[in-house]
Amino acid sequence: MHFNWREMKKVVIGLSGGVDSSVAAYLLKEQGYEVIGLFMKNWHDDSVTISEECPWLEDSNDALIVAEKLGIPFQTVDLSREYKERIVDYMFAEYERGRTPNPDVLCNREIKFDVFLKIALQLGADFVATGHYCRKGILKNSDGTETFQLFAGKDTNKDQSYFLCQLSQQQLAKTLFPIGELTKPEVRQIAADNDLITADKKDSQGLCFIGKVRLPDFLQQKLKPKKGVIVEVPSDIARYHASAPEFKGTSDELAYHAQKPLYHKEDGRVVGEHQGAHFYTKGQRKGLNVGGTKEPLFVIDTDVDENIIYTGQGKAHPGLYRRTLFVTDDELHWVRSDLALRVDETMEVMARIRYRQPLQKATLYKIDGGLYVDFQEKQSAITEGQFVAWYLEDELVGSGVIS
Ligand SMILES: Nc1ncnc2c1ncn2[C@@H]1O[C@H](COP(=O)(O)OP(=O)(O)OP(=O)(O)O)[C@@H](O)[C@H]1O
Repeated sequence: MHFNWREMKKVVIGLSGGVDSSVAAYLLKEQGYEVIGLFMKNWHDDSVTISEECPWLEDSNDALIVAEKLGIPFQTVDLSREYKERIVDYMFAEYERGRTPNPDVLCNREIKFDVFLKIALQLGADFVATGHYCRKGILKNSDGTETFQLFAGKDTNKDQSYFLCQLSQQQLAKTLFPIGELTKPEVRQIAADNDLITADKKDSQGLCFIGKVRLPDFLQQKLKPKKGVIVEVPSDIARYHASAPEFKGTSDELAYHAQKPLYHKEDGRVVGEHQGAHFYTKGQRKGLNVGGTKEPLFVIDTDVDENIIYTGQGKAHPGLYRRTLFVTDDELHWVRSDLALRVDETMEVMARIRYRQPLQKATLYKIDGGLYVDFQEKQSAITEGQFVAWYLEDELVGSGVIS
């Protein structure tokens, strides 16, 4: 193959020291791009006390070895300050409010496809690339402009489009996903065939910053323990609260959904004590330490103002299930800005409320102030602070924070 160096496009690839980005870098080189590997360090050694458990040193070393093997330049950037400001502080603030944030989605929007992207552009790059399992499409518009699309990865088992659900048209315009058409076994095979040392490396945990650290340990560094009670709510009371009025998109309904708290202490009986409602998440079973119930207890709601955890017995407890959720306008995002609904418009979509959840049939209703997602089937543990993402077939078109 011969390439005219003048036409060679420059790509900065986020090299994490894992197999996916190693193979992405290899493929870009094969395709004739000028490739630069960039490893970002997200932790400052003294910014949090858990850093010795973060394997960043080993990972950056693996990234370096891969870059050398591929014969591409390699650099490390320290983004720990930005990471602390934009992700870690936000995490604590959200937990403090009783919400459960998703650091992976945020890390993509705020770090990889923002700070990192800007550094790449300063290095003269035309694109940034990552080893995410997803695909990018380009629609040519009649006025000569382009609309960018985000598709699920071909390997449905590994599809990571959900983590990219907050990307904008501007970010997508500058992005490449070289492994989106491949399956994980194919990626590992390519790595092995090319003697990349990451070929057999274990997949990372998903939580991009926590590494091997347990979430409760992380939270306890900043959030103060605060004793409160655990209340068990009987099924019939939860059933009453959890059954929203039939959906018509009216303001009455909005008021119904906005009511907080959903439960009161008198709705059930006190069955135990906890060390802070902000450490708990809807749907959580572990860490309640309440014995003596016939079936295990699950968190059905938390009230951080009153510091009360509401629970119900068993996975089928009606307090765990709801059909609709709401996203406020300021936390509503359309990857396909050209498809954004206007007030009173609706859209039939497939949606998910967590990574790897099979896509569910749902209808979007745009009202003044926000958007309802009304699922055909009741959903388990719809959790405030998490992201809902919606798709048209395998194209992710929008997302929002569950409020
Ligand atoms: N520390 C990092 N430095 C640079 N890029 C990174 C870093 N961490 C992740 N990335 C980029 O984001 C992509 C997705 O990250 P994620 O943590 O989900 O890893 P992954 O799917 O296990 O991929 P990999 O096998 O490449 O680690 C990576 O493929 C890589 O391109």
